[in-house]
Amino acid sequence: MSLAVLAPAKVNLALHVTGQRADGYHLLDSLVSFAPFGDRLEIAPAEEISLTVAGPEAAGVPADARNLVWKALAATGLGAARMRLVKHLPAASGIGGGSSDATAAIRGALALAGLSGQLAAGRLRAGALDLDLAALGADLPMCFAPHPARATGIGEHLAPVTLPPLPALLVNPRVEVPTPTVFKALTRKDNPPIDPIPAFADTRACIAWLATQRNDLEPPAIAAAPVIADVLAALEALPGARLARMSGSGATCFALFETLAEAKAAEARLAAAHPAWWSASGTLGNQEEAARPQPL
Ligand SMILES: C[C@@](CO)(OP(=O)(O)O)[C@H](O)COP(=O)(O)OP(=O)(O)OC[C@H]1O[C@@H](n2ccc(N)nc2=O)[C@H](O)[C@@H]1O
Ligand SMILES: Nc1ncnc2c1ncn2[C@@H]1O[C@H](COP(=O)(O)OP(=O)(O)O)[C@@H](O)[C@H]1O
Repeated sequence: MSLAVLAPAKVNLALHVTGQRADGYHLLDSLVSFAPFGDRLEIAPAEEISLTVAGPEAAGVPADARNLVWKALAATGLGAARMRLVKHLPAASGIGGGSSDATAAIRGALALAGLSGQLAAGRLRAGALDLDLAALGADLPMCFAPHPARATGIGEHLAPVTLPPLPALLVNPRVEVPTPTVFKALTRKDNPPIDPIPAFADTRACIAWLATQRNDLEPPAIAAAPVIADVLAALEALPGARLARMSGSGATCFALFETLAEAKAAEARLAAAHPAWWSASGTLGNQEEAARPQPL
């Protein structure tokens, strides 16, 4: 049996850095949601692990044991598989491409084994499997079940959140920003947490509240890659854009709109003005159904 698994893009709607652990990892308070688009992983049982990488964003992505899908599958101990990864999301770009791919491999491996996993405090349990997902990557727990959530700790503590539909345009200026570089350049590590999350009447109210929250990694990311400031300015200038922010450690930024039609029109305008930049639009929200493994 072969399965196809969507690995949706992750968006940090807010990302506050609130402290640092003794091992150097930073404590976060982040509100995340997921896009209806992303990478696609095909997976089928095999005698040994193999991987091919294809798609418009495949350049530079390793097709061997360095790839997070390979590492994640091996870590599950659920057996070997033949995998084909179709990359649509730019690598090292703050939208969790590699992390989302890794969890797609794990969802696929679980489905092939006829298991369903339970996630708690960053650990995935399924049958005899007990795997520390957060140790594989801080973003893996949130990507395993891709629904809107508040993430604390280094990302391993997750609380589901109800959000209205959030039409979004994601833009990447094609500059890779390594996550460790951005965390190292952060000057203040004890910033205030996210405010208590209210119940939102509608999309407009949610965006207005998000505008009062922050991404604390924006200043150090802009210092490493000044073009990020240009992306934020270009997004803010688009008709209908209510808010522009960076996701994760960058360089991908997003704008939020009240309607998907506005986000799509903005994407066409931005792509015409900046043909070299990567962009994608869609409504952020719960992608758990879309991310479920499907027979090929
Ligand atoms: C910043 C975030 C926000 O969601 O997103 P991305 O920019 O990666 O999308 C994540 O915390 C990234 O998670 P992930 O990309 O899985 O990070 P990991 O592989 O675990 O760690 C890479 C490196 O980033 C730093 N790191 C990561 C997470 C964290 N909470 N504190 C850190 O200091 C460490 O230097 C670590 O060695
Ligand atoms: N499946 C994968 N997709 C993208 N990058 C990967 C993958 N596996 C390993 N990598 C490596 O991980 C690094 C960071 O990738 P990624 O997880 O996309 O970062 P971020 O979470 O910051 O967007 C890249 O430099 C890339 O070489």
